[in-house]
Amino acid sequence: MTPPLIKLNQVSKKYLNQTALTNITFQLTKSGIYGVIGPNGSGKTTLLKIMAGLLRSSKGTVEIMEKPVTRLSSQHIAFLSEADSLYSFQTVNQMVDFCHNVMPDFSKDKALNMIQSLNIEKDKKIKHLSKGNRARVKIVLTLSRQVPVLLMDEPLSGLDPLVREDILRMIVMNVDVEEQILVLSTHEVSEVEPFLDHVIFMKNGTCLLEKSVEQLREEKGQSVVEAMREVLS
Ligand SMILES: Nc1ncnc2c1ncn2[C@@H]1O[C@H](COP(=O)(O)OP(=O)(O)OP(=O)(O)O)[C@@H](O)[C@H]1O
Repeated sequence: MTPPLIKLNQVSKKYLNQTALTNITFQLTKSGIYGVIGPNGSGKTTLLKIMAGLLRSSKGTVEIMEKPVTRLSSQHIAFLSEADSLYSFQTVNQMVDFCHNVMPDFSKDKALNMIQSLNIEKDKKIKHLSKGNRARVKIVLTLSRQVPVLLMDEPLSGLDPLVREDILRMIVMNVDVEEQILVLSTHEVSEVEPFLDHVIFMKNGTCLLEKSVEQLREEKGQSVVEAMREVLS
């Protein structure tokens, strides 16, 4: 049997007296693209941060590539936060150089090629880019890491629909689906559906379903949107 790339066992998380996750158990064994889908407050960000080793669970265990996740796991994991996390005073080029200098797995060539193909001006300061291009640069920097696990929290947040579709295509084209696992969270399921291989449905801090899109179609004759309506209603 293939060992799981990501394994969660009975994971719960409480922030003071607010329960964010309850007994989450699943194993992500296959590479490909996973969508963590659920309404606002269902625990998507908390789940991704725990998988990235950025937050500690209150209970349960998390393993990435058969090793317990810790802050040091960032050498196997690229995490894209929903927050605006770029240094706005730097130019795009300087930001690429910075990533190259601090992350041994960062491919400068891949980053520069993507930036060129997106027609983003490398000498512009991040703060002078459009919102869409800032989001693209953030995603380029994540996709340029040659790591087995990519985690993206709401990568399309705050962008208009045309830009969103364009960015989704760019993400999918640049993930090595044979070698990498991409887990992205969203509450806008219909636009990501065509790109997903697997879904994880979240509601009120619990995982209601973890299945491949193919299984959903074969076993229940359902699209992701139909399954989501049934499971999350
Ligand atoms: N730092 C925090 N302190 C207290 N409660 C928190 C904190 N972060 C999240 N929560 C609570 O935990 C629950 C899950 O939040 P989380 O952000 O993980 O959900 P989400 O599905 O990502 O939401 P959204 O789609 O709105 O980003 C919510 O009830 C939220 O209010």
